[in-house]
Amino acid sequence: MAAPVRSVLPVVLLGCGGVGRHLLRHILSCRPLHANQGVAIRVLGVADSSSLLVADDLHSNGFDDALLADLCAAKSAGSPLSSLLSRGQCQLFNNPEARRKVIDTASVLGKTTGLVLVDCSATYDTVGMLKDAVDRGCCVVLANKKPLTCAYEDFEKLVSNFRRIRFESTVGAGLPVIASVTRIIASGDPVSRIVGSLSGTLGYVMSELEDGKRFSEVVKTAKSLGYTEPDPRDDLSGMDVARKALILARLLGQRISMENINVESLYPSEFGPDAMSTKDFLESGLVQLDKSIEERVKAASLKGNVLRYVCKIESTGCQVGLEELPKNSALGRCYESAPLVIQGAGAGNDTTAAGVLADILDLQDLFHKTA
Ligand SMILES: NC(=O)C1=CN([C@@H]2O[C@H](COP(=O)(O)OP(=O)(O)OC[C@H]3O[C@@H](n4cnc5c(N)ncnc54)[C@H](OP(=O)(O)O)[C@@H]3O)[C@@H](O)[C@H]2O)C=CC1
Ligand SMILES: N[C@@H](CC=O)C(=O)O
Repeated sequence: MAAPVRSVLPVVLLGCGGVGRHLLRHILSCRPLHANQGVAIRVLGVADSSSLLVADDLHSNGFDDALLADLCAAKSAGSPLSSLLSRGQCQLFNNPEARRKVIDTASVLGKTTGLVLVDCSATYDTVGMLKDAVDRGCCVVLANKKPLTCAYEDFEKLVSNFRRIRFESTVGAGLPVIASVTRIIASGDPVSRIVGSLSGTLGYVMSELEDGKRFSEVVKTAKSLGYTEPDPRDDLSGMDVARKALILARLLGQRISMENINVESLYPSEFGPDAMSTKDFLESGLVQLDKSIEERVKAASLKGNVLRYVCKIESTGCQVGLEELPKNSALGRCYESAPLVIQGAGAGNDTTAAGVLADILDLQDLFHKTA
């Protein structure tokens, strides 16, 4: 028998791509588990790049599970959110009204039931909505790294009520990286240095290259597995790792910005987003990088080494780039006698969505059952 409902968490989701849809599916499949724990997640709204589908009555149970399942199927098939309108129980707002509706929803629920605004988009555009939600006393959960890596003042605002924000999935997807660092900081232990291979994509790519596979093929496979950013150049340029480095550095108290991070890109600027589309890069640009990457892998291998894309955060500075490392050296073991080592799947829609779901549930004590 299900436990009495103790906490109800109303959720509005920004972004229903790979991660967002996995989150919705996890919410559905975990219903019995959550019911046993006395927790209920109510999805009141889902937004994509052009619109917001929101429940008619914000104090209702939100979308029913059948509608959520259909929403995932519709977005997977490339249909717009408007295709769900015929189901009733919801309204559609297109941008810019959609953004205003998110903020109105935060205003209403911030004063009543509370709200968790979950950002599974991959854009800077959400930062205004997130800050407004924080101002209205709402909780925020992020898989999207961009809001935490723009202006320092935005970061400061978002983390101003640290009990009401979770962003575990921004670094290491479902792995407990942020939680571990936060706990160490809270216990007064100084963190002198963080060293890691923080890109799931580049970890996968570098391992596959060791087996003699072609760079261009491996990057495309990483994309199809859901490891890469929507534009894989975000990973290959080192920018996605740099964002993780910036989040960790800011967490350690460094008041720094992206310009303070040394970033090594794996492709030259003529292959960048200003020069060609993602499609052209994947179809014709990527293959032109195969030879130079193969030479770097071979040069490392002749010395018994492998390539790893390494992120280093120290009080003296942050850098991210390719390094040659001994094949049998676990990152970290090289640097200290007994470092904290966190190892596992650091990317993938499934594990990221699981991390986001765990973050939402971690907020449950801030929410109580409503009548
Ligand atoms: N995959 C992984 O392993 C990990 C991913 N992440 C992060 O998760 C996030 C999502 O990644 P992923 O799901 O792969 O990305 P996708 O590109 O698959 O999905 C992005 C979603 O965001 C929507 N969107 C775009 N702009 C807005 C906006 N202004 N407001 C609301 N929604 C918007 C898109 O709309 P539309 O459908 O209309 O295009 C789409 O639904 C990224 O920030 C990524 O860095 C973090 C850790 C690991
Ligand atoms: N593209 C990222 C996804 C997680 O942040 C990665 O490869 O690590």
